[in-house]
Amino acid sequence: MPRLSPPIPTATHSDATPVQRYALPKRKRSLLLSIWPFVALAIVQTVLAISSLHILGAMRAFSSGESQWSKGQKDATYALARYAVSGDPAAYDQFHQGLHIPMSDMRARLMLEDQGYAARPQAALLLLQGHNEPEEINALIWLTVYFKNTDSIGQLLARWQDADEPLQELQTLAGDIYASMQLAPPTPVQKQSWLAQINALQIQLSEAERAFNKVLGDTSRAMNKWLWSINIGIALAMLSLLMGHTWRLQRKTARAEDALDLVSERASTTLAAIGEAVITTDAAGHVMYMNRAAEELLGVSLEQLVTSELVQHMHASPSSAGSDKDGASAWVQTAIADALQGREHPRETIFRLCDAQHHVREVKLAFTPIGDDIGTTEAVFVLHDVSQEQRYIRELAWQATHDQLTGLVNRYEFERLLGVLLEQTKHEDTAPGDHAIMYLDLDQFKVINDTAGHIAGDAMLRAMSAMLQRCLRAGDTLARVGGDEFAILLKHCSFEDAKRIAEQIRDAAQNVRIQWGERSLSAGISIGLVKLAAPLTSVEEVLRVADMASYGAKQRGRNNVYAYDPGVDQEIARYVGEMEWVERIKAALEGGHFCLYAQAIEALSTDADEIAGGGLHIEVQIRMRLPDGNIISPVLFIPAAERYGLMPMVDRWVVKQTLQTLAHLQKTAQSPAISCCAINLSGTSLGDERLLDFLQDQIARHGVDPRTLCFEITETAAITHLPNAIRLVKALKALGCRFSMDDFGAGVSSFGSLKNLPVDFLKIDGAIVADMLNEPAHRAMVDAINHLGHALDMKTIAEFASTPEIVESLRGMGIDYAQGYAVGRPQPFSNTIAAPSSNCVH
Ligand SMILES: Nc1nc2c(ncn2[C@@H]2O[C@H](COP(=O)(O)OP(=O)(O)OP(=O)(O)O)[C@@H](O)[C@H]2O)c(=O)[nH]1
Repeated sequence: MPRLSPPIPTATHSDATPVQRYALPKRKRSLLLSIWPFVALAIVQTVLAISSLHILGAMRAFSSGESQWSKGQKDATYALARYAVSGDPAAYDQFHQGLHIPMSDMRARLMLEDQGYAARPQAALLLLQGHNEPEEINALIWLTVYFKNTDSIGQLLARWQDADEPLQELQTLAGDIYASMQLAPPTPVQKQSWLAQINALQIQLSEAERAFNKVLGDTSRAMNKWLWSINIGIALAMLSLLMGHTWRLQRKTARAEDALDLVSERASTTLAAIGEAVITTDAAGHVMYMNRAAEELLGVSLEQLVTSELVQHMHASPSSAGSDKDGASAWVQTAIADALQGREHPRETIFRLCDAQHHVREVKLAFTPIGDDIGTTEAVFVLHDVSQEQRYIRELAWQATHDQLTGLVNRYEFERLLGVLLEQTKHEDTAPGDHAIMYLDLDQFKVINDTAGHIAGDAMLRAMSAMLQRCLRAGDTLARVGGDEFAILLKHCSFEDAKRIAEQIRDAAQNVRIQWGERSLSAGISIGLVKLAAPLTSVEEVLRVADMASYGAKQRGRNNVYAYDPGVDQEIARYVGEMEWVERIKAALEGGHFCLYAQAIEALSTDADEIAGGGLHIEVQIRMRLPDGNIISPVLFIPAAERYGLMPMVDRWVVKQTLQTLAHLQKTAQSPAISCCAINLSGTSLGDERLLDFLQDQIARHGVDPRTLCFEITETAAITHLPNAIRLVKALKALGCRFSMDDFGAGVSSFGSLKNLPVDFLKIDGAIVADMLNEPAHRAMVDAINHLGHALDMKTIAEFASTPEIVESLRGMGIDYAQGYAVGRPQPFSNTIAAPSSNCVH
């Protein structure tokens, strides 16, 4: 069966553009251009026909006038002959009555010849007396006046004039006979003479009449012939014009048909080739045409579908989002109905189409009514398979709102959801504190990354997110909001329940282990829990406080839950205040508001004193000087500096300032000499590969004896940045610098790392030392670290030696050095060593 051609779309009334509307007069003009020759010919023909009728009428008037003229003249001649024989006065009257007809005609003609059309009224009266038909008189006058100079009418009038003289002679003769009759009765001879004269005049008049009739006949025939020729000529012209026009029209039509066929074929080929499914229906929604793509999409052929209702084949999938089972069918039905009634209708929709074989695809359905001024006559439906695009859109939408690694909601989406909740809380009658938010940060996650690699780190993040999901209630939102940071939104959850969930999570985190080669990796989790209550109203505030709460959990020794109720808790304010510290640190670095303090480290044995170099052994510490002159402890701002990445800058300032001061001291040989000056290097600085270059450059630049320098690094920082730390330690030790392992015993205490880091001093963490006299376990730890250090050929330093008892106890245990209030409080660097200038830079 041949494929049905698609209907050629026609512009609807509503769709007619101004350009299309403007085209209408053009069409009219072209119509006029093509028919004007016909119109002109028709006008000529009409004028000709009217003139012909007029001329023919006038000729007929001449003919019938001539017959009246002839009758009158003959009556007059016979009446005069009778009078001449009988002398009967009645015959004489009849003569006059008869003669009056041709004489009236003659007088009328003479007037018209003389005066032209101006003599029309009198001439008409005379012609009426000449017994001419009243309705033919005008034609007679018209022809006489306007055509007298033409050949045929000129001849006709000339023959008429020929009769003028015999007529006048007849009248004169009649007068003579009458006069003679009055005098004496005529003799037979006289009568014979009169009759002979009358007869002769009659012959002349008959001659003139015959000649007139001949000319009239000739003229009529010539006129007829001429009119025939003209009419036939015009008819022929019209015929040839018509033929030419019809031929042109046929050619034009043929060309248009060819073009139409071409367009139609192109349209069919295009429609068959394009990916979009195109279906045309009549105004009632019955299928008229559909292309191959439409057949494939609906799973039926055109033959099966043609003339059936399209709505019967547009099945929306029941799972279609936002559409009921017959959503698409209803849409099509409504679209057609609306179009028919001239109502506006949304011309596009996306739905899940279920084809005849129950394959479901997402399609975009567009609709265009086709119609004329009266209304819609057809409708074109275009279906485009947008499954792939929709999938991409969904994927993109998912990617925009989710974290790739864990599949959890990302920070952006979490913030949005939190914003929505906060907004709802403002408007709804939700009791404050009905919701809570948790901020979770894995502990020492960097260590996993650095020691087992990022892939292991990723596996840990996934394992943690799976654990978190298991711990949550339905409806809670879990998000990964940063590298090793998660957030949970607990809706409609009392703070007590939230605390319970947080504790469960913390416990469960301890059981999360991933096997990585030989190693079993685990990580603790620090949880900040915040009750969503006044004055926390904005997303930024809530997240900042939650972040701080998790920081608070870290400060409590990690693997902790820090629950913050804004109405009750005050401590978090300290963490929130850290942000302010960041600004102050930056300002201090730029404005020179930092200064150096130094705390003495005392050798507890002469042996140790010698090792330290015999001079002063100090640790340089940084302080901040506030505008009001108050000196701020580093405890307050170092955590903020560490957390917000400012430590490398702070460390460099300390190094530079210390070396500058030491250089000055060494040059001026002020006493007491500093034999060992400890400078702290933070974890972030240790991770900075350019730090070594900086230190070497500064030592060289200031000409400080490297043997007087001791760099303090923490165990955690060293382990986190182990390769860099080993490189740094080895390079600087080669120069003569020494190293201390700071806060030993507080962190991960991976004793194995000590073997790789050949430090000179082990600084026992102050927290263990501070209560060692009351805590036997701590004392044992101090003892153990001391033995470990000595076993590794290191000297030990105990921090927080706050009382003389502790110092004595440390001395008794064989600790090499003590540092703390009992030994000496931190002093401005200048006071300690009587430096020439203050170490505070203003
Ligand atoms: N494997 C892995 N690591 C990541 C990813 N994103 C960030 N990180 C790392 O996660 C670590 C986060 O470290 P921090 O939270 O700053 O520090 P931490 O070691 O967890 O220490 P604390 O938080 O102070 O307990 C950094 O080393 C990042 O490089 C990731 O997608 N995969």
